[in-house]
Amino acid sequence: MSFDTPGAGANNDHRPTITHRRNAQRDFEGNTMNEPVYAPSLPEIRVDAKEEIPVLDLGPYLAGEPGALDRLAEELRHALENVGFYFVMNHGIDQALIDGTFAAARRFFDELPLERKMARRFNQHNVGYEPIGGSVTRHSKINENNKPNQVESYFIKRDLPAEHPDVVAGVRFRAQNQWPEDLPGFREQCVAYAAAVERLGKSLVPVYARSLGLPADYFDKAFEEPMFTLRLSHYPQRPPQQEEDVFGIAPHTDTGFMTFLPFNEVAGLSIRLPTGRWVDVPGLPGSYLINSGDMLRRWTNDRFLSTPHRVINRSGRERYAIPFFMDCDIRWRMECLPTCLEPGQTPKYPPITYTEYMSWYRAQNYAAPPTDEASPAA
Ligand SMILES: O=C(O)CCC(=O)C(=O)O
Ligand SMILES: [Fe+2]
Repeated sequence: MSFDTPGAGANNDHRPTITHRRNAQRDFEGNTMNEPVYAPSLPEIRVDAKEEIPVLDLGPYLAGEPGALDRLAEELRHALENVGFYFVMNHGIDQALIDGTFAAARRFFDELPLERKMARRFNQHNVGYEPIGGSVTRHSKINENNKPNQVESYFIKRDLPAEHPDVVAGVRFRAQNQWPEDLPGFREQCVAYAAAVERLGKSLVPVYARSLGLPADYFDKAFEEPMFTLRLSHYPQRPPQQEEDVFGIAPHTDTGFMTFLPFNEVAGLSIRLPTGRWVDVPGLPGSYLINSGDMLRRWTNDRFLSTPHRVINRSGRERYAIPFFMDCDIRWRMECLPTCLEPGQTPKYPPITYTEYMSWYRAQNYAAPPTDEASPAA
C-alpha cells in the first residue's frame, strides 16, 4: 500500500500516484492484476465536481414529450462514455419516501443492539446485516486497500414470498429477506422505496438502449424482473487520528447495471474521474446521482465506464446512505451488445449472468464468507 504524503513530488499537481501491485493475481476477467493501479493522494482534493458530473432533466422524458427520449439518450451516452456518473432531476420519486427510508436506516442501525443485527447476518444470498469491518475491498484494481471498510450495512433484495419457486428451490441470490423483528413499519418502508426506485430504473432502461444505438425496447426482456439490492449503510464518524488508508468504503467500482444514490445531506462520497483526479461529489438537493457498474461495462465491451468511487466520513456527523443497485434478470446472459463491437472485432469478455458475476465478486470481498453454504453465515 502506498499513499503519498501531501505535497510529495509529482503529486503536487493532484495527479494520482501510480503504484504496482506486489502479487500478480488473475481477476475474473482473466486480466492479471499487477498492472499499474492508481492510488489516491490524500488528504482530500476539494473540487466542486458539478462542472464535471452532468445533470440530466428527466421531466420531459417522463412526461412523454416527443423527441425527449432520444435527446436524453444522447446526454446519457455522453455521461456514461465520459464520466460514469450523472445526476437526474425531476425523477418523480416522492421526497417523503426518500426521507422515510433514510429514517428507517437510522432506526435500524441506532435502535437495534448489535446482537439483534447480528442475528440477521449477511448470508450467501447477499441479504442481511454486515457489521463494521465485515467487508474488505479485495477485488479492486484501483487501490491495494485491504483494511476492513468502516461501514455497517443492511442488504435487502426483492421481497420474495416463501412459496416463490426460486426460494423453494434455494436459488442463490433469490432467498427471502432477513427482516428484523420489532421494528414496526421498517419492512413496508423499505419495500415501498425499492418499488419506487425499481420503477424509475425500469423507465430508464429504454434510454440506455437508445444511448447505445439500439431499439428502445432492446432491454425490455432482460429487465422483466430486474435483480435489485437496497443497501442501508451507516458510516460512523472518522476518528481524527485514523490512518489515511482506512475508508468508509475503499475505492471500488460497483458491480451492476445502475446504482441510484439520492441526495445525501452528509458529504463523504468522492469519485475518480477518468483523468485520474479524485473529486468530492457535490450535494444537489432533490437529485439522484446514478452511476454505471462493472456488468454494464462488460456488456458494452468497455464502451460505458464503471467509475471508481469511495466514501470517507470526515463530516463530524454520523452518515447514512441508501444506495439502490439494479441489474437485469438473474438468468439473463449478458452478451456483448451488437453496437459495441467494431466490424471484425471480437468481444473482450465472455457472456455472463448475474449469478456468475456476483458469485465471483462475493468470494473476493467479504471478510468472513459463510462456512455453511446451505444456511446463513454465523
Ligand atoms: O455511501 C455512498 O454515498 C456510496 C456508497 C457506495 O459506493 C456503495 O455502497 O457501493
Ligand atoms: Fe459504490
